Amino acid sequence: MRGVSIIPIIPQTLDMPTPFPHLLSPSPPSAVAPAAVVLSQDEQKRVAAYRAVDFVQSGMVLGLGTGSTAVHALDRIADLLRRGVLHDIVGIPTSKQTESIARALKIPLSDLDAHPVIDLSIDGADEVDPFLNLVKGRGGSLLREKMIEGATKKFIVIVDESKMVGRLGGSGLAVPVEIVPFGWSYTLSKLKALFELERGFNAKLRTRVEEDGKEVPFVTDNGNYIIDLYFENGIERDLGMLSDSLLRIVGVAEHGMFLGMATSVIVANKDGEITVINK
Ligand SMILES: O=C[C@H](O)[C@H](O)[C@H](O)COP(=O)(O)O
Repeated sequence: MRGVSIIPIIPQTLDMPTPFPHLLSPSPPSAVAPAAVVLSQDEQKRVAAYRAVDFVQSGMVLGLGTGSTAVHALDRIADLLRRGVLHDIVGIPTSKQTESIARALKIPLSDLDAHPVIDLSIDGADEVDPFLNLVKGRGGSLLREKMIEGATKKFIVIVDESKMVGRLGGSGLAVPVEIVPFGWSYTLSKLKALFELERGFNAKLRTRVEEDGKEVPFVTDNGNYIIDLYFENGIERDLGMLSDSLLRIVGVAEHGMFLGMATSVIVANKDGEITVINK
């Protein structure tokens, strides 16, 4: 792996109150080997998130990520603020959802206009490749995330081990592209044309089903739509060139490939082991 360093951390070395104290307890003397602890996916997310919050210092401006992993970081930051371990934190939320969770947790908030330079951002990801490139936006927040995390001095990505892929798109799940609603099917046809020679490629407008059963387009916090791209074998082209081609399509607001943006990725696995991969 070029350009990244990997630091595995076993749970016993964490100098923080662990979310799973049973991982740290010395084994009682016994002839019977203790049953191995297997963390659920959500527990892995929490372990990674708590480790990332170790990097937060009082006085920092923080980019607050979106999703089921980032929410554990919000909980932890709020807890440390409540206990006075951290103070003078300003959070910049990457979505309306994160804004409302952080508000409920009493994390002081501001925005990118007031804080164009962010000390540290902590966020989850949908996929991480061996070069720390990411796919983000399956929750629909890619544009605000990319703006805020692009304005950050240090961007820590927190994931459970299921998010690690050999190449972006390799999970077979969506690589999102945010587009303006005007002429969306025209933009969809342009996106399809970009990949027309790609075997196993598909692109679809993201929809959601309303309470009355009606299917409507999914609308982002920015009032935009999302086209989800699917690659049977992952993205086999040069990612930088693909990024340029996507952004050249009029109607595309942003795509969910975060290339070269992460400074560190913290991965937790089902055994509670944490690996920190630095750029
Ligand atoms: O739009 C959503 C964001 O990019 C999330 O960071 C990403 O989808 C990962 O979410 P989760 O932690 O829920 O898997």
